[in-house]
Amino acid sequence: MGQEVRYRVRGGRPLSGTAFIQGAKNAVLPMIGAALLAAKGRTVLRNVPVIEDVYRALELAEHVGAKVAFHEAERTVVIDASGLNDPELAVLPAEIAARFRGSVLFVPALMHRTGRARIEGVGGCNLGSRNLDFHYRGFARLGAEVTEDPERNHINVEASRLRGGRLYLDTPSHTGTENLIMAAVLAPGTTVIEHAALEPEVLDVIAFLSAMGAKISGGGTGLITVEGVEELTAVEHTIMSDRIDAGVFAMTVAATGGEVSLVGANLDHLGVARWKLEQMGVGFSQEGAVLHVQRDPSVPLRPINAVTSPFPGFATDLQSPLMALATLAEGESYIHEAIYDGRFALADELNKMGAKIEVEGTRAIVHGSTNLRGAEVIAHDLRTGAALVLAGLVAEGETIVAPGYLVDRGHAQFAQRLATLGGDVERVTVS
Ligand SMILES: CC(=O)N[C@H]1[C@@H](OP(=O)(O)OP(=O)(O)OC[C@H]2O[C@@H](n3ccc(=O)[nH]c3=O)[C@H](O)[C@@H]2O)O[C@H](CO)[C@@H](O)[C@@H]1O
Ligand SMILES: C=C(OP(=O)(O)O)C(=O)O
Repeated sequence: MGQEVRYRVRGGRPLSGTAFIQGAKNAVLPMIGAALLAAKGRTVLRNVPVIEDVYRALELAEHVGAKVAFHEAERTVVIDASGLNDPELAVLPAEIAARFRGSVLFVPALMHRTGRARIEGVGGCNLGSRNLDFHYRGFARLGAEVTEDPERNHINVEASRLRGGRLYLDTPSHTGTENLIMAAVLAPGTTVIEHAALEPEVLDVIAFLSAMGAKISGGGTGLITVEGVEELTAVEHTIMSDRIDAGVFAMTVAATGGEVSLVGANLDHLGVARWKLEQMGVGFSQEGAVLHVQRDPSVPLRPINAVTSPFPGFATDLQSPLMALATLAEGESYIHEAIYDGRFALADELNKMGAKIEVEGTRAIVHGSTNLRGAEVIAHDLRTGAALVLAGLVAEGETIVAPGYLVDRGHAQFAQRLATLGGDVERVTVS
């Protein structure tokens, strides 16, 4: 039997001090995919989070023919994609690709560099239905031939002649927008993408591609225009900070009470989450690159209503920690998960800890406040895992959260950073 990572948490200590917010998972993954578009030179990515999804993305980059080096201490990745030109290697194998969502972001580089791609699996958090039809339909509108091999459950993409086209997204898909931009940057002619995503990570990816020589306008407006160029150059880029990591830390301080400085966090990137936390009783102040978060533990948290929606709406990735926090608020909180149809697996786990959460479809009512008690709970996905660690930090007794791999997919040195703030959290490996 293999080894399993678990988080062991004991509650009761307020948090204080300084924590560093990592580089953004959802920006670095598309950038690793985008780095493969450069046929010459070495791309240097800085402020790279040391998370499992990055390891998987780098394994995938090597698998398709790039040379990569991850200098973890420097949080720097160097990618040389000059050797990526063998169509036989243009395969996203299930054993790597099915372990994270960002694998789909490799398809544009494979199309441009080798003329084809075979997708044997795409993973990511299990949150209900997560389609990729906008990606595949968009590639097809740009001239690719996309076929399904239902027997093997593979998607084959042949793309010898991509060209600009007019595209529309039914909902402003985050990776969908990034993927269609990456498919368009080297396609001759003009591509227009309507109803594009506005997330800060999408804008960081556009900044990175623009530095590489891409011609992209309209980022952040919902209507993006791309003029295809002939080649892109390898450049150096510093990844923006991770707003979800910052939100999880802010909510954890809100839960335990205390005062914490989050280095690198940007209040503007929290969107509506900032206003919701303020309504609950959390104080924020931004001082340059440092975000101060404080909550007076002697004042009860107020309940909250939240509906998830694309940026600048309440981020779905912060919905789980918000649910955990709402169990501590005095009164009834209402949460509507409007992005995913299966993102409430956390409710049962919190109920094991003494919470009172009722779920009906994509709506949940959290009855607070409850005194949480430690339990063995399941991290069904990345943010469920982080939310259960948050709950464990206020619960009486010991909480064990597993599998820890899912937390490690997206939060770097999570236990160490919380421990630095005074939290009693350990990451343990058991066989
Ligand atoms: C690696 C990465 O960046 N992951 C983030 C990205 O995921 P991801 O990019 O996969 O999420 P999307 O924005 O695409 O998904 C939003 C919704 O649109 C639907 N949809 C999407 C694409 C498609 O082709 N067809 C379709 O129907 C999905 O099923 C989902 O219900 O944005 C999500 C929403 O902010 C976040 O939770 C994820 O952390
Ligand atoms: C849903 C998430 O990630 P992914 O899209 O990578 O599964 C997340 O980051 O919470």
